[in-house]
Amino acid sequence: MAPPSQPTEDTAAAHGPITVLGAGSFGTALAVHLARRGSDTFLWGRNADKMAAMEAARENAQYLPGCHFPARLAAVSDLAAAVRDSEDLLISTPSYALRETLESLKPLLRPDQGIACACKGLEPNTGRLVHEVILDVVGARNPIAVISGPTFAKELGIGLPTAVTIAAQDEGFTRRLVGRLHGDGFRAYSSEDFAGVEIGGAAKNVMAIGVGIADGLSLGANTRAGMITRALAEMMRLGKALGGKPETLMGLAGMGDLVLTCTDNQSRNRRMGLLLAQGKTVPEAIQEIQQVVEGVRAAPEVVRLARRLEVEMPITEAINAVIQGEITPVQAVMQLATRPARAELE
Ligand SMILES: NC(=O)C1=CN([C@@H]2O[C@H](COP(=O)(O)OP(=O)(O)OC[C@H]3O[C@@H](n4cnc5c(N)ncnc54)[C@H](OP(=O)(O)O)[C@@H]3O)[C@@H](O)[C@H]2O)C=CC1
Ligand SMILES: O=C(CO)COP(=O)(O)O
Repeated sequence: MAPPSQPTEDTAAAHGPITVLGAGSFGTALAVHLARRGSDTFLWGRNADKMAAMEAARENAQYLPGCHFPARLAAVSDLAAAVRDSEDLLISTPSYALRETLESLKPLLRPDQGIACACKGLEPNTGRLVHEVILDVVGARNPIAVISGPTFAKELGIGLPTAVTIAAQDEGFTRRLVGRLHGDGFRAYSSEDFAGVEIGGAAKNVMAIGVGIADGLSLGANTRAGMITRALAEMMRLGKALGGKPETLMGLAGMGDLVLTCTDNQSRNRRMGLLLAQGKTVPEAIQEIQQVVEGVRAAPEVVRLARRLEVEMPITEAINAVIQGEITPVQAVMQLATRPARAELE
C-alpha cells in the first residue's frame, strides 16, 4: 500500500518543527511519518558522515532501506541548531543511550519544548523507567511523553496502518503530539499511565527472546500461546507493583506489542531467541542481528526490579538465566515445565 502523500485535516503542519534524536530504524520511521503528516522534521544522528549521506540519498540505507524521505524531512548532525529551531523533541535512541542523549539536550532546551521518548527499555544498572530518567536529567520543567506499542519500523516507514499508546500528563503536549502523529493510517491513543506503558515496552522484549527460544526448539504452537499468555500475567503483576494499571498491559503497549514481537521475525528480540536456541552465544547473535536487541539489557533489570518488589516472574527469570549464560535454552524450558501447579489467577 502506498503511503498517502497529503496530510489530512488537523494536520501536524499546524505545529512547529520537531527533532527526532536517534537515526536508527525507529527514529527514521517516526521522522518519515511525522514529515509525511506535515511536521517539518529534523532527524538527528550522532555520526555527521552518515547523516550527510542520508540527506544526499534521501534514505537511511543502513537502518531503513527503501523508505524515501519526504520533502519536510532533513537529516542533520548539528544538534544545537535542530533543537533551537524545534518546538518539540522525540528521542528514539536505544535506552542505554537515553541518559547520555538527555545530557546533550539539557543545555539546549527551552522550558516550553516537549520531550517525547520512544525507547523501550530500562536504564542499565539503575533499572529506572524511561520517564524517571528524563525527570532525573532534565527535571520536571518540560512536558514529557512516552510512545509505545506494536510498531515495527519498516511497516511504519512504508505507511502501513499502525497504532500506539502515548503516555503523557500535560494536556497541551498530549494534544500536540497526538495531532502530529494521528492520521494517515496511524492511530495514537492517549494514556496517563507512564509505568504501565513503559513496563509493557521493556518486558515484552525479554519475553520475545523467550518465545524465540521456544520456537527455535520447535516446542510448538501450544507452547508459544501459553508462554505469551503467562508472560502477560507477569507483566501485569510487575506493572501493578510499580503503580501502573493492569488494563494498560492489556492494551497496545502491553499485549499488542507482546504478541507482535513474540510472533514475527521482524523482531530482533525474537530473532535473538531463535539464534540462542541454535546454540549461538549472545555476542554472536548480536553480531548477526546488527541492530539493538533491547531485551538483552532489560532482562537483568526486570529481574532485579521484580525481586525488589517481590513480584514472581519465573519466565523472565529463566530467560535472563539463559542470557547470562547460567543455563542452556533446554534447561530453561525444563525449569519452566517442571514448576508446581498453581491457580491461574492469583
Ligand atoms: N525498530 C523498531 O521496530 C522499533 C524500535 N523501538 C525502540 O526504539 C529504540 C531505538 O531502536 P532502533 O531505532 O530500532 O535501533 P537501531 O539499532 O535500528 O538503531 C540505533 C540507532 O541509535 C544510534 N545510537 C546508538 N547509541 C547512540 C548514542 N549514544 N547517541 C546517539 N545515537 C546513538 C545508532 O547510531 P550509530 O549508527 O551511529 O551506531 C543508531 O542510529 C529502542 O529502544 C527500540 O526498542 C520501538 C518501536 C519499534
Ligand atoms: O518494539 C518493536 C516493535 O513494536 C520492535 O521489536 P524488536 O526490538 O524486537 O525488533
